[in-house]
Amino acid sequence: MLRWLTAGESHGPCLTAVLEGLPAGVEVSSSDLQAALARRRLGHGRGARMKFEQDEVSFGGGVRHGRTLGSPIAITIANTEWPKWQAVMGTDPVDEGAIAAADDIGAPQELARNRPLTRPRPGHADLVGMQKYGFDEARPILERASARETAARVALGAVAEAFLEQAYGIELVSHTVSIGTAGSAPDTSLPVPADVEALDADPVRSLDPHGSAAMVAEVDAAKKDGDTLGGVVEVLAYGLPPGLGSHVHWDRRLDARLAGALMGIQAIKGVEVGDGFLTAARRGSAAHDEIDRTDAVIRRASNRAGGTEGGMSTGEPLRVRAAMKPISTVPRALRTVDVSTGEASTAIHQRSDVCAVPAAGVVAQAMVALVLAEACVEKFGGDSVAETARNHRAYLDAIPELMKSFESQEGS
Ligand SMILES: Cc1cc2nc3c(=O)[nH]c(=O)nc-3n(C[C@H](O)[C@H](O)[C@H](O)COP(=O)(O)O)c2cc1C
Ligand SMILES: C=C(O[C@@H]1CC(C(=O)O)=C[C@@H](OP(=O)(O)O)[C@H]1O)C(=O)O
Repeated sequence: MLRWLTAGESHGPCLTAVLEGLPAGVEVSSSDLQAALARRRLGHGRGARMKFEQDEVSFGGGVRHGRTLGSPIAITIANTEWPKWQAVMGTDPVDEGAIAAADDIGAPQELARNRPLTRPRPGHADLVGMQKYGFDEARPILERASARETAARVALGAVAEAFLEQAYGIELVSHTVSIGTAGSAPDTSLPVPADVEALDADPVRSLDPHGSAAMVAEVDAAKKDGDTLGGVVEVLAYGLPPGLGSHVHWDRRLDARLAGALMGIQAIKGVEVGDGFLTAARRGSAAHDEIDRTDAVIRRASNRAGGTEGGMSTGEPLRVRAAMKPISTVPRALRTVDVSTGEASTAIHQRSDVCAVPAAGVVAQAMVALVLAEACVEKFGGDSVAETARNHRAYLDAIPELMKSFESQEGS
C-alpha cells in the first residue's frame, strides 16, 4: 500500500510531505525534486510570488546516499517568504506587538493579521471555510486552501515518477491543451501519438509549459483587463502494463482513482479519461477501440478510451485531461459581502496569478504518477525495486502464454 500526506500553510515556515510504502532502491535526489518544482513555477501569467520565492527542498528521512530505504520518505520544502510572515503566521501563541510590527517589515497591509480578511472571494474557499471552521476572517482558511500546497505534491510525484521509470519503464508527460479560448481543441479521435517525440512534433499540441503564442496572448489580454483565466491540461503515461486497477469494485477502478486524484487539485472542475465527454456524443461504432491481432500481440486499433477499460489499464498510453477554472482572485474584484459589517463590498484582491494552467499540468502529472505508483505497488508488490521489477516481468511474460493457448485452440 502506498500512502501520502502533505501539511503546511501557504505562508507558514514550510511544506511537509510524507510518502509511505515505496520499495527500497529507488534512485532519487533532491535535485530531481528541485527540477520538478522548477517546472511547476513556469508558465506565463503566474504572479509576483513565483519570481521571488525559491523552493528549498530537502529529504528528512527515507533516503540514504541517493536511494530510498523502503521507510517513510519525508520531504520538506521551505517557504522562503517565511521571514516576512513569521509574525502573522507564527505557530506560537499570538504576540500582538509582533503582529503590529509586521506592517513595518513589509507584509502587505491587507494581508497583515491585524487587518482581518473579511471580504471573501467568490470561487475561493474563503466564505464556506469560515462558516465551516468557525472563523470570522479568511486568513486561517486561505492559507491551507492555497495551491502553494501543490509544491509538496509535485515533490512526492517526482519520487513516484522515479520509481515508475526505474521499476517498470513507465514514463509520464504533461502539457497545456488550452488556456481560456486559446489553444488546441484537437480531434481526439486521432490516434494518440505513440511516443513523446511524436507528441512534441504535433503542432496542435505543446509540451512547452509556457504554451503556444495564442495562449500567451490570451493571458496578456486577460491581465490587461484585470481578469483571470483557466484552461485544460493533459497527462499521458507510456509503458503501462495491462491490468492496473480492477473492474471488481468502484474504489479499485483505475479511472476512478485518477479522476479523484485530479479533481483533488485546487481549481480543477472537470476530468476526462480518453475522449471523455466527446465519447458521449458518438455512436458506439465510432466510440470504441477495435481489437486487432498482429502475430501473438493483441492491440487496440485506436485509443479513444485513453488507456483504460473496465477500470483497468489496457497497456495503451494513458490519457487524462483536467479542466481548471479561472483564478478566483480577480483583480477587477467580484461582488461580495464584508462579513464584519454585512455590507455589500468587493472581494479581497492582492497579488495573484492571472493564470496557473501550466503549473496545474505539472501538478496533474504528479498526481497521476502517485496513483500509478500506488496501483503498481498493489499489483506487483515487492519491497525493493529489483523485486517489484521481477514480479512485473513475470506478469508480462505470462500474458503471451494466454495468447499461445488462444493460438493452440485456433489450430485444433
Ligand atoms: C497551481 C495553482 C495556482 C493557483 N494560484 C491561485 C492564485 O494565485 N490565486 C487564486 O485565487 N487562486 C489560485 N489557485 C486556485 C485556488 O487555489 C483554488 O481556486 C482554491 O483553493 C479553491 O478551490 P476550488 O477552486 O477547487 O474550489 C491556484 C490553483 C493552482 C492549481
Ligand atoms: C504560492 C503559490 O501559489 C499561490 C496559490 C494561491 C492560491 O490562492 O491558491 C495564491 C497565490 O499566493 P499569494 O496570495 O501568496 O501570492 C499563489 O502565489 C505556489 O504555487 O507556490
